[in-house]
Amino acid sequence: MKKMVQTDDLIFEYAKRDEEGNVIGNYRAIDQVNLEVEEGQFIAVLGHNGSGKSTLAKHLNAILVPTEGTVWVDGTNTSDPNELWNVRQSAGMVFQNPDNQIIGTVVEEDVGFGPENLGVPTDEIWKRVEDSLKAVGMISYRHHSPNKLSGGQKQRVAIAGVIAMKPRCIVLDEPTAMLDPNGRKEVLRTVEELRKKEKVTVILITHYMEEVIDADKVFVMDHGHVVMEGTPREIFSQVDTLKKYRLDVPQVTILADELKKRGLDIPAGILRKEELVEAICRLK
Ligand SMILES: Nc1ncnc2c1ncn2[C@@H]1O[C@H](COP(=O)(O)OP(=O)(O)OP(=O)(O)O)[C@@H](O)[C@H]1O
Repeated sequence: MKKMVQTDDLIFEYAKRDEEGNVIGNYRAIDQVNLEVEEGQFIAVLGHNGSGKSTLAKHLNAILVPTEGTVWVDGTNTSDPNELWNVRQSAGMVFQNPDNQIIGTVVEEDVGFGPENLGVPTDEIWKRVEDSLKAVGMISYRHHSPNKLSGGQKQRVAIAGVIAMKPRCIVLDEPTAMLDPNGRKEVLRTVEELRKKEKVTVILITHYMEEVIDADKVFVMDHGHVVMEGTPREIFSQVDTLKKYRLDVPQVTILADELKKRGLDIPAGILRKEELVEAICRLK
């Protein structure tokens, strides 16, 4: 299968500054990270605050370029300044705060900005706006002002704006962090639909473990390193390690783990409460 994203021994250092702004050294936020993401995969990057997730995300559409190592997006080296446009078109970014991403005063106008900047012909822009708003379930709000939308709805409009540019890959950097539980569900459902219908590669950066259950593969970061890598079930079965990396392990996974430690025949890496109920009902 084709590689959509690859990082080879990626290192990134921020300049450390004193109070007057003088550079007094470097801070290594990403240390030797190797990732491989295949076309069409849903990849999740989990990590506690400050573990380096956003710094990594910013490398995927060349907002940052490596201090050392290489990042490839759809076969293009992101450090090549001549390829900036191609990299940004291949990997669309959705950020934490929808208010910083929406610039239009009407929903459909906002979604059209991206393709317009890409020089897409007008008829095609309108088609893309319509298709993208349908894909995120916001078509009935096309003439609304974004100001009046809920956080989850705004974030779906921001996602529509990214899809309208037809990226090969979407990187979502904590897209639910500022949303209430309903907004979080809306956005996650939207991401899931996109993955199924639009067949776009999805990289979801989050610190909520519940959000990674459906991923094909999960990377856990800590202090700039990838410290765990595997399927959600492989990751969720290592409860003590997850706690060590200060992740909030879902209650159902902790409960299943405690029961297993007490000697009950419960499988490792329980992801959902239905699975735990099934496992308990099967006990003799
Ligand atoms: N512009 C910057 N200058 C200097 N240090 C920075 C800068 N941005 C981030 N850092 C530091 O780099 C480290 C990684 O930050 P990053 O934002 O990538 O982590 P994160 O896992 O995304 O955290 P969060 O969940 O809080 O967004 C942190 O220690 C942070 O303080």
